[in-house]
Amino acid sequence: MIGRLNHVAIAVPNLESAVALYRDMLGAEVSDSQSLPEHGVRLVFVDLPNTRIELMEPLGEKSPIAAFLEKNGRGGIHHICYEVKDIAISSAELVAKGARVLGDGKPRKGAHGNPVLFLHPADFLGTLVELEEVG
Ligand SMILES: CC[C@@H](C(=O)O)C(=O)SCCNC(=O)CCNC(=O)[C@H](O)C(C)(C)COP(=O)(O)OP(=O)(O)OC[C@H]1O[C@@H](n2cnc3c(N)ncnc32)[C@H](O)[C@@H]1OP(=O)(O)O
Ligand SMILES: [Co+2]
Repeated sequence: MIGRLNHVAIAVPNLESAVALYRDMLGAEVSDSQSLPEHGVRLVFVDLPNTRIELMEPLGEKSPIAAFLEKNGRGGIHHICYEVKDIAISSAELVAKGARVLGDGKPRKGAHGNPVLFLHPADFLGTLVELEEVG
């Protein structure tokens, strides 16, 4: 079912400082920022040869990143995203095996315009897992 590691996401209190760290300190290529109010995040992607890092700052009061930062003040790894060929089939298979899909269970459009969904951290070793359909 899961394929390539699409990205590792890091929650940050301040996106500009995180960009400076990755661009100036680590010499990485960093995308322009995107604001995605429907996900409660403002983010950039750090493009690496084999995957991406998604740096996310909270956007709005209901942001899941704000809740995460309340517990983990300095930020930290927030989720990992694996690619799947067909998110509807993967979701149905996972639910049939007892995994919990977060929210209303329906895939939503992610930062790359592909359908994404999230699986409950308690079912995956304490790690928030995102699936992204990449055909
Ligand atoms: C930009 C779009 C997209 C992309 O294209 O890449 C994105 O990545 S958007 C990223 C932001 N969106 C999301 O994170 C959506 C999914 N997240 C959620 O639904 C919630 O954040 C959550 C995972 C259900 C947690 O909600 P919260 O309100 O924080 O609930 P609790 O505080 O009760 O936490 C329950 C339980 O889960 C643990 N937890 C919370 N967040 C994480 C996390 N990121 N990683 C691991 N564990 C997490 C939390 O500690 C609680 O554990 P217990 O205390 O043991 O119950
Ligand atoms: Co993500």
